[in-house]
Amino acid sequence: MLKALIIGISGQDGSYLARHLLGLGYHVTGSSRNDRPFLNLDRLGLSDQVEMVRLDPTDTMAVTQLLERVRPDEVYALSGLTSVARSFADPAGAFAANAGATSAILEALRANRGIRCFFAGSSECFGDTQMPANCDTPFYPRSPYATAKAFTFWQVRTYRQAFDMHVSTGILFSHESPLRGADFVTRKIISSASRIARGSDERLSLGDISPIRDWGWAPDFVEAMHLMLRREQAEDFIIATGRSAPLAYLVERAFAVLGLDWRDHVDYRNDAPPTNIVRRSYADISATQDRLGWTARTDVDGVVDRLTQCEKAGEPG
Ligand SMILES: Nc1nc2c(ncn2[C@@H]2O[C@H](COP(=O)(O)OP(=O)(O)O[C@H]3O[C@H](CO)[C@@H](O)[C@H](O)[C@@H]3O)[C@@H](O)[C@H]2O)c(=O)[nH]1
Repeated sequence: MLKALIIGISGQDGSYLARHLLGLGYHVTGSSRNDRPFLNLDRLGLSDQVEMVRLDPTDTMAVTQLLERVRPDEVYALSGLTSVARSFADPAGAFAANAGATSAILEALRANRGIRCFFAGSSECFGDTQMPANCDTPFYPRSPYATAKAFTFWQVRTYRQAFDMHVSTGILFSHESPLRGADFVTRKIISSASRIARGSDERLSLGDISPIRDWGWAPDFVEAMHLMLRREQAEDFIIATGRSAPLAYLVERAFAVLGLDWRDHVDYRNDAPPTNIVRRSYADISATQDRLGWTARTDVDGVVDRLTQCEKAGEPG
């Protein structure tokens, strides 16, 4: 039986990845850095199928000891601070949780050779894309979060080349689900539109709805993470749908599928966009399709439809 260790199992991606790997017959150990209950795993009905441990992923010694005890075949490094907005509020914390954890995990892996590891990268590293971005597109990070993720990407490449380790980064574009935190924009929009459809007279206040993102479905994306570790050669890949759309499109569709006209319920203004956000994010998925053999099944339309259905049915995705 193959063994996987998911560092940061309590988040959206960790929980769906645990479900995917358990379905493939893996033994799954998952870590979290705090004592908070594993609510997402509970929602997926998986809490009693996963061995849970507490771990500070920035502590090299603690990670090393956990690897020695669990002896996983595969490690998925998914912990960290994942909100761009929150990284502006706590830049040092964002660097420690993302770059610090990457450094510690890579060092622990260097002392435990033969274990493959996936690291979660971010499309935010590219900044505004002029052309659809691939893994050779230069980075232009625009937030403390993106800067920390840029460090992660290059540190993983450095270890792969210097020490011949099977470590790689999936550069993840936006990926959504009902397990997303309530402060992420898709959850804000779908939750509000659903309440309005049920009779609430609230207004949804959004500000600038012109930024363009490639919106995917998190349960699809975790399958790509797993495929990356099953390859003989470690390589970085873009994980995205290949279709980008403005936030305005997502808003319009979210209200339309509920039979509402978004213009009756949403306050926005595109004339004073914040200077610190990435405006255009496009992905080049050709290498992912050709060499990884993975294509997203759900694009922005499916994301909105599925989020709306899950919200209505109270399902976890
Ligand atoms: N108008 C408006 N836009 C918003 C709001 N909140 C967020 N946005 C915009 O909506 C987009 C997505 O924002 P979030 O859902 O907050 O996600 P994020 O923290 O920016 O980044 C997510 O995606 C990245 C990949 O693009 C991931 O790397 C990151 O971890 C995270 O999952 C961004 O363009 C952001 O500026 C809001 O209240 N109003």
